[in-house]
Amino acid sequence: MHRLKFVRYPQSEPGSQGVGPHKDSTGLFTFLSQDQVGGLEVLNRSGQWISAPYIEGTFVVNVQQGFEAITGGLCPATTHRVIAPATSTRYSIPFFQAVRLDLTLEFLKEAAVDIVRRIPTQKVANIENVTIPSEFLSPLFSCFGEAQLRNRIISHPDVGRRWYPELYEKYSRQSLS
Ligand SMILES: O=C(O)CCC(=O)C(=O)O
Ligand SMILES: [Fe+2]
Repeated sequence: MHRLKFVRYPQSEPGSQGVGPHKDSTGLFTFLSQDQVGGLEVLNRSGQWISAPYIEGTFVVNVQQGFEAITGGLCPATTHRVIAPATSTRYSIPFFQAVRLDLTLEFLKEAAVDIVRRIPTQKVANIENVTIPSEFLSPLFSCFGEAQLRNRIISHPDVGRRWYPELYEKYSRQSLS
C-alpha cells in the first residue's frame, strides 16, 4: 500500500526525538517535500551525517529497502534521520511507494535475478560499515509486512515504547546483521 504522510515536528528542546536513523521500508522509493526549517540528515559513505536541505522546486528522493533488496544490495537504501527542530516547527510530506506486504525476500530475489544481472558492478568501499542493517534483507522476518512493522517501531522509539512495548523490547534486542 502506497502511503502519503503529512508530518509536523513541533519546536522542541534540543536533543528531543525527531525520527531515529532508519531506511524507509515500504517499498522502492520515497519522494519527500519539505519546508525550509531543516533537520533531515543523510548518512554518507564515510559515515558522516550530512544535511539534506530544502531546495526550491525539488523533492528529496530516498532509495528504500525494497529497491536495495531488488538490486541484491548493490543500491543500498538511504540511511537518514530527522533532528527535531529547536527554533520553529518543521513540516514535511513524504510519499512512500510500496510493495505487497506479503512479498517475501525469496520471491523478490528470484523475480529480480534478471534486473540484478544487468546492473554494472563497482566496488563500493566499506559501505557495510557505515550503514544500518535492512530489515528487508534479514531472514528474521517472514515477509515485508513484518519487516516494515519492525522498522517503524525502531525508527519512532517513543511511539514504539508507548504503544507496542513488547514488540519494542523484542525488536530493539534483535541484531539484524
Ligand atoms: O520528515 C522527514 O523529513 C522524513 C520523515 C521520514 O524519514 C519518515 O517518515 O520515514
Ligand atoms: Fe524515512
